[in-house]
Amino acid sequence: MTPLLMTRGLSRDFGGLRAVDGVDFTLNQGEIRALIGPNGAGKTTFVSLVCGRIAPSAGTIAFNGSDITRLPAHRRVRLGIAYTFQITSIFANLPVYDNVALPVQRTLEDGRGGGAVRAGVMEVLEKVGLADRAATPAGQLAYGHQRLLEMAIGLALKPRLLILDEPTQGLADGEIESFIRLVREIAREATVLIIEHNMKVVMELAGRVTVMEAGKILAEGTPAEIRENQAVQAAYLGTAHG
Ligand SMILES: Nc1ncnc2c1ncn2[C@@H]1O[C@H](COP(=O)(O)OP(=O)(O)OP(=O)(O)O)[C@@H](O)[C@H]1O
Repeated sequence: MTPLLMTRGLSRDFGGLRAVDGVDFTLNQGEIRALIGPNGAGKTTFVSLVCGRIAPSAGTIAFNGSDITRLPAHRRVRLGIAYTFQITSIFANLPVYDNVALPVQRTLEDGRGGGAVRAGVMEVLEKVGLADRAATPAGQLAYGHQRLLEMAIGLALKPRLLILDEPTQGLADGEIESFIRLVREIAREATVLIIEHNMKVVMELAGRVTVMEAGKILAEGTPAEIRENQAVQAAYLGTAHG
């Protein structure tokens, strides 16, 4: 089976700092994979390379067997790579509906009318549980609901790979439970790569876990294997962990 995502020797320098250092990473279709590691390990830089927000200093990225290393971000979105936008990119003055309608329109072929947009928007809002707030200005949503809107915007792109960067940060315990259910449902249709600091979420959700430290992959395995891994424990003890 061709992996959905494969990186070889992927690296990124910032001045003298090699933030991502020769990463060979493979993600298969249908997985929920957690990416963990101490602060500054290179997790956000790694996923930014995958979605094309930044360019690599060395190495290659293949998506579903095609080399995408030099493709601009918007072309990767069209291939099905979605990276959840930070809340700062939500249009606070626009209703929830409009925030989702923009990405839905991008996935529809030209000339498809408002009916298709409306159906696409409402399908996504129902999935994340925001359908009854479609008319609410996004900026008036509670924090947890804004995080759900962020997920909705990602889902509206109908991704094959959904990349979530610390999605549960700032959520209350009850909201985290519904988030876990939502990701499981999403994973029936899309592969999920999730950067997550909350170990409970990692243990419940991920099929496999990849651990990064100082730009490299330190370990990979099932949640249980990773929990028992001595090198992983040492990495977390040695660095402040947020
Ligand atoms: N645009 C940038 N310019 C300079 N250095 C950067 C830049 N982005 C990241 N870095 C550095 O690269 C290293 C990796 O950062 P990155 O944000 O990828 O780590 P992370 O694992 O996502 O950390 P966290 O868990 O704190 O979000 C850090 O030392 C960081 O300071």
